Order: sequence, then C-alpha cells, then structure tokens
Amino acid sequence: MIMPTASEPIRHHHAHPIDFESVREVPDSHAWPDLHDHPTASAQGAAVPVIDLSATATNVLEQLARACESWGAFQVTGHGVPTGLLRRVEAAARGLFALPTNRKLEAARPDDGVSGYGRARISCFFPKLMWSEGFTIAGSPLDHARTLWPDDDPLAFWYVHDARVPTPHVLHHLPRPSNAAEKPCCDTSCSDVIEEYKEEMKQLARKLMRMMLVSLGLTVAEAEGKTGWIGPSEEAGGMSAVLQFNSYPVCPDPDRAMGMAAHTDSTLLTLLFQSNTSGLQVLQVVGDNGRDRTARWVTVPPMPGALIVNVGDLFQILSNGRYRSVVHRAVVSRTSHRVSVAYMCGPPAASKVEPIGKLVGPGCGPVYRPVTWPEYLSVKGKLFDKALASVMRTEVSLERI
Ligand SMILES: C=C1C[C@]23C[C@@]1(O)CC[C@H]2[C@@]12CCC[C@@](C)(C(=O)O1)[C@H]2[C@@H]3C(=O)O
Ligand SMILES: O=C(O)CCC(=O)C(=O)O
Ligand SMILES: [Fe+2]
Repeated sequence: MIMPTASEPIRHHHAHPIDFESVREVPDSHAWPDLHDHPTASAQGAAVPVIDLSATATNVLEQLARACESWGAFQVTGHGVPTGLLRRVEAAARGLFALPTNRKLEAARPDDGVSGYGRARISCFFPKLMWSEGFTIAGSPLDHARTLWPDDDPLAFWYVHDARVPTPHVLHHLPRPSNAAEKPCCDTSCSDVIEEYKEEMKQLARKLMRMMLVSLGLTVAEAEGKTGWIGPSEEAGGMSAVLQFNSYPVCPDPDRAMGMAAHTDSTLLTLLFQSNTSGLQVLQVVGDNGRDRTARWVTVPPMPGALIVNVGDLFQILSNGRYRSVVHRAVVSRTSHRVSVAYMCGPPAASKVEPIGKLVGPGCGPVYRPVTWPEYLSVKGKLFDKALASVMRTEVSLERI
C-alpha cells in the first residue's frame, strides 16, 4: 500500500492556525508518528527528470513519455516564463502569508467553498495537522483583492542585501528592514502579479498538455480535437485552473512535522513553483511483484527558474492509466520558511474526462468511466486515495491498477 489509508473525514477542532512563528516545540496536534513510512533516497540516487522545453532538436517527446510513465513528475526548464515574474509571484506569496492572522482569517475559505485561506483540503483525512497554511484562488485574483489588499497597493517588497539569494522579504504593511535595498524592487500590485502569472501558466499548461498527448501517440490535431480545451481558439471554454499558495514556516522539529501529507493532485496536471527551497518529495515505486510494492521518497531539488510538472488523477484517466498521477508530499525545514505556488489545471467544469479512444484497444478497454472535474473533486473529498479506484469501470479488475 503506497498511500495513507483514507478514513472518514475528520473535523479538526482548532479553528485558528497555531502561531508557527512562536512555538518552540511541535505540539502533539502536529506530531506525525509515521513520517518515515518509506525510506528517503540518497541525493546520489535516481532523480526526477529535468526536461528542457526549448531544446527543439532533441527528443523532448520521448523524454516526456518516459518521465510521465516512470515518475508521473518532471522538472521543466526553457519554459519561457520570465524569472522576474517567478520572483514577483514568490514575493506575492510571502506577502500574503506575512499578513496578520486576523486579516488572513477574514479571507478564510468557507466550509463549502474553494477559494480562501486555510488548511489543505486533505487535512480532514489525517489525525494530525500539517505544518502549513494555504491560500486557494479560484477565479480572478481581483475578487480576492478586496479582502486581502483593500487598496491593492503596489507590491513594495524589499531585497535584503545579506541574503544568499536576494529574497523578497517584507511587504508594504511592514517597515523597510535596515539592511534592505534603498528602494522597493517592484511597483506592481499583488493581484496584477497573480493575474500575469495565471496567464503565463495557462499558456504553458496548454503547451504541456498538447505535448503530453502527442507523446502518447496522438497527432496535434487529434490532441486538440479530442479534448477541445487546448486548441488555439479555446472555443470549448479552455482549461480551468485554481492557484494554490502554500506556506511552510520554519519548524523546531522537522522530523516530527509534515508540511503537506502524501497525496495525488485531482488535476490534469499541476505546475509547481517551489522557489529555491527544498521540500517537495515524490514517491518512486522501485519494486512491484504484483502483491507488494516497495517505494521510496525522492526529493525534488530546487533548480533556479525551473517548474515542476505533476501528472494529476484526471490525466491518468484521460491516458487510460498509461501516465500515472504522482504521489507527493512536502517536508519542512528547521531554518527556511518555504513557499510554493501550484497552478492546478483541469478541464472546463462541464467537460467529461474519459480515456481517449485511440488509447483504448481490443486488449485494453477503457479503465475509467467518464467524469467531470467537479464530480471527481467531490469523490476525492469523500474517498481521498480511493477516489481513482472508485471511478474505474466495474468490469476492470482492481489488479489492473
Ligand atoms: C481544485 C482543487 C484541487 C485541490 C482541491 C481544489 O478544489 C482546491 C485546492 C486543491 C488542493 C491544493 C493543495 C493539495 C490538495 C490535495 C488539497 O488539499 O487542496 C489539492 C486538491 C486536489 O488536487 O485534490
Ligand atoms: O509545496 C509543495 O512542494 C507541494 C504542494 C502540493 O503538493 C500542492 O499544492 O498540491
Ligand atoms: Fe500536490
């Protein structure tokens, strides 16, 4: 068994997040007994592939296919997203989490909503709380700006001179630190930065979707026609997406705390920016004798300017199980406050996702039944790691997956 077992969702009693900054030890509510459920691979071991999208002459499609089949995740470079934008979005993320708790709670995610501040949705499947906070932005960031940034001030953050890498540290509501550069480094508002980032991610996600479908053997026309969401005209409404900001404060005892518990994303694909701080681990299955699987956690090392791509559950459905969604988690650090930004990309809400006809053959019928993204999210919200199995066609044996 690779994933933690889903049980009935738990209602955690702590309405407010703990004050991560001031605690000196990990409280029992946040102490995880099973952080070492699988060994962690050494840095010298196999690594999640790095694919340079700008290398047109090389076998990028083959690399993609291999990465998706064997890992369900890869890093991309040469993606064309400007480094300056990545720095600004990191600053926006740090700024969001640096807001006073009462301001963050004003933007708390309602029980029945998607957007807002709070714990990861999957928290309810675990008896312990995670060492993280999150902001989910569905729809336009401008809708959130009124609560989070009443004046939507310019992103006046400062580069601190003595940091190893220039780090955007402080936002407009805090004073300029004494060792900061004379002038704030940017004058765009947070919502503008987020809007710009979403647009860049959308273009990249469409490009990757197209390439991944072609790497499965579809022609470009088939890839665009089959799904209808990635074509140039976006007639069918284009893809939809949710932006997830994660914050993992420094932790006094990282061996006992979990940043984000093991999960797969309920997306077609996720584009993750992890800034320059390590924390993401993917589960690599190393041995599978049919009954037992052996696996190990592999750290995805931060690479300047790179983005991580996770295959999500819906892509597993679309590819009829050829590309598998990756189990991943985030661990925390004693010294670095890590933030990450995930662009979680799915089909338009009304579109059914089902195994592509060309990938279904006489020897291999469709493994999954058609589902929309909202339907699947609702199943995931109830069954967590059993969600994919529950949308398999009944005639397909569970052994197949
Ligand atoms: C679209 C979505 C995917 C997500 C659930 C959500 O409705 C909005 C938040 C997303 C997120 C982000 C952090 C990890 C994750 C597992 C979670 O708890 O909330 C994902 C959800 C998912 O992929 O299932
Ligand atoms: O912070 C990370 O590295 C992982 C975040 C993640 O898995 C998510 O937002 O779905
Ligand atoms: Fe994730």
